[in-house]
Amino acid sequence: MCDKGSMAQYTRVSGFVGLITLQNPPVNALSAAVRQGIVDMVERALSDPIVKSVVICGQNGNFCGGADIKEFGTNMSGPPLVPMIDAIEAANKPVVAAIEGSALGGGLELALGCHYRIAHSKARLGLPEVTLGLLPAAGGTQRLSRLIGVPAALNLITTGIHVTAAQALQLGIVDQVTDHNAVEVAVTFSLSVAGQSMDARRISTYPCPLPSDFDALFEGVMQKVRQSARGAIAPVACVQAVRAAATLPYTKGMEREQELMATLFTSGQARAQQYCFFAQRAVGRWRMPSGARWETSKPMPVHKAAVIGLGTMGRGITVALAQTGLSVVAVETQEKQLMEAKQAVSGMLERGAKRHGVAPMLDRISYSQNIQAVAEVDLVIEAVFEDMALKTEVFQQLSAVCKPGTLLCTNTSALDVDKLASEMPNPELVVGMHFFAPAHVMKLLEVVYGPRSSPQAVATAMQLGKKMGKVSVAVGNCRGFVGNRMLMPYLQQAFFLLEEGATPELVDRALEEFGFPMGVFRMSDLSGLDIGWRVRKRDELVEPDMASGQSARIRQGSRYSPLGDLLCEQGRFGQKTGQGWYRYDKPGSRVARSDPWLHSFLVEYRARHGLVPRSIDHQEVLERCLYALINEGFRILEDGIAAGPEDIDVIYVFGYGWPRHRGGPMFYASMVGLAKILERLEHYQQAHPDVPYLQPSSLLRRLVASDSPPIHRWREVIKKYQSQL
Ligand SMILES: CCCCCCC[C@H](O)CC(=O)SCCNC(=O)CCNC(=O)[C@H](O)C(C)(C)COP(=O)([O-])OP(=O)([O-])OC[C@H]1O[C@@H](n2cnc3c(N)ncnc32)[C@H](O)[C@@H]1OP(=O)([O-])[O-]
Repeated sequence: MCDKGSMAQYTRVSGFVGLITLQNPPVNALSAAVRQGIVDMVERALSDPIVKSVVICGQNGNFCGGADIKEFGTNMSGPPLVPMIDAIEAANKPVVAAIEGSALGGGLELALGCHYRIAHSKARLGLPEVTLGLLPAAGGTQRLSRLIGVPAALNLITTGIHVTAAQALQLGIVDQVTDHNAVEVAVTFSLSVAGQSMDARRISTYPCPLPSDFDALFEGVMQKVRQSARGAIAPVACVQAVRAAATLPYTKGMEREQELMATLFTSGQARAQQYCFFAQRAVGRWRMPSGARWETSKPMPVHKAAVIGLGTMGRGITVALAQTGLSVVAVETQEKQLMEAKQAVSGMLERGAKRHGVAPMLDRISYSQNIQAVAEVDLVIEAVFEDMALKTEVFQQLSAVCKPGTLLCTNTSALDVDKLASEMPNPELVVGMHFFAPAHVMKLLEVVYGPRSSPQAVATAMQLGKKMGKVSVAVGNCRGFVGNRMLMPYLQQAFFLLEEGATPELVDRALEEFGFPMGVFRMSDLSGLDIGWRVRKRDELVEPDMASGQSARIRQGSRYSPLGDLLCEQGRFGQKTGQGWYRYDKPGSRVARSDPWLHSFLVEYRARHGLVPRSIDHQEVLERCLYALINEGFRILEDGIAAGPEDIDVIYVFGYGWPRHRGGPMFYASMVGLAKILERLEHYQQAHPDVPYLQPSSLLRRLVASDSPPIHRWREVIKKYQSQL
């Protein structure tokens, strides 16, 4: 007996069990049709006198990925989730959830409405709504708190973490974990409880276990959540909803849950976070200006990889590669550095393994001082010092040593990948892999292709990035690629603001209130002021013998601030020297304190250059720093360096601390309004005509002239713009 018309299939199995299978590939999201299917099939099972119990499962070994996020932006129709789940819970026959794959969000809420939950040992469960700017509003906050207690529910709901089946069993979310077919186990189990009263199995009727230090607990959690949320409203609403579960009867708690959800649902933050969800997936469908794309480019198999150079980056990359299970050859020519690296890599692998409860993969790595050791690998990631001559030399050695067809990747944050490729006999096998420090932790990877890189090389690097758990974005080759190129105008504006009267504290506060984990100056102290200094010296921007007056602040015809250079000349490199834009108790310490020396230095500097300080507010800081950065993002789109705004946004959210609830710089621009961004850039450009970065990009002008289309339609305008160039 079977009904295939709806998006929930009904079968009678083992004679007496109604089996309802959700069918909506790939994750069986609860679309309107699936919800309708569930409502109909549950009714059918409950009214069939032969059926003694019901099992709900998902097609293709995947229970349910939650509400259909694609429906959120539309006029939602179909039966709502809450009464559907309430009806399941109220059923007078046992309903058992058979959880394989994932039970997330509305999927877990559906399972919590069932009387029993049986999970396969590989299943993952969670309420990740908070990452979408929402809360679990199909009873999740009310039922989970009653089932597992307030502290554990708060942890799951405010972070959105996924737990394993074993953890779910320990927490009391599931009743049984099995290594066998969870559906078969659930069917047998459901028959064993058929005929019993389900009164004691309805979670909504449970009292919510109250911790003794109730007020202190909520106060502490709220404080922590507000701090880490950096302005995101969903985590705060999640705490409020759990509090309602603890203090109100179920129906009142549900009303509160709905109320809080209504506010979140219509907020710009939820839109931004859902945009990020889809953007993160969209960047995997990469394309190159040549027309090569992900569907038609087959990656090469990679079984063995090598890392050359075991400095900080090389070590992190080695760890990330070993964790994927690949064999790794790690090469470092300096003996002392090699010894230190071995120890550091083992430590990182052991700590990571402990955290995830897995084996540390130490035996995946072989170390060598000799580059000949890479002869048999399929792919090499070179991570030597950021110097073109050195990298070219290493690449030449590699092309002599490696077997034909080995992919050669360079880990660089700014060097010209195409220039490096052009020196090689097989430039099509060269791509850039811009990792972010620490490379085994940071989620972002820029995969940089040049005009000569083969689509297969790009596909291989992209796939390897994915295996390493990275969000990989394919970008074109240019100075700084996408992320660092956009950082240049941002940093420049921050320096100019200091010259004009701001302090590092004021600029950082404005940016941190916006949602960055760290303002530009604290960040610069952390990463080291000497890095930018070295680059500026290489670019011949640093002039040691500094005169006073305006001419001292012009380089190559444009306004330039030597402030960073002057600090470096004093040996102030940031945290590592104990002084930078702030002072620190000792070198290496992390607490930034205001530095009276820096303030007097700024006063003296402005006086020497005839700059009259003026009062600068947060609004100006945000507009100058962020709009200049966004403007460069438009230039990057114009140049075809990023394929679309999603690529830029993903880079900024995953690599540069851009607050996810603001969706990334290009999404933010679309929210602020492109006409407003253009108007403010024009305004600042008039005030600072010697700053080319403030000159609005032609694409921005074009988009505004085309009535500022929504972000998902920018590509059409970009395509038209590029075809007319
Ligand atoms: C007032 C209104 C009241 C409403 C009440 C609702 C209450 C409820 O609490 C809200 C929710 O459940 S919120 C939801 C809470 N749930 C979550 O937050 C879970 C979100 N999902 C995930 O975390 C991951 O997808 C999985 C871990 C499920 C699978 O990972 P994986 O194996 O690496 O696969 P992958 O590459 O990630 O995805 C494959 C494809 O599926 C797509 N898609 C996925 N989920 C979708 C969804 N729910 N929907 C639609 N589509 C979804 C995804 O876009 C991709 O499409 P593409 O076109 O091929 O690019």
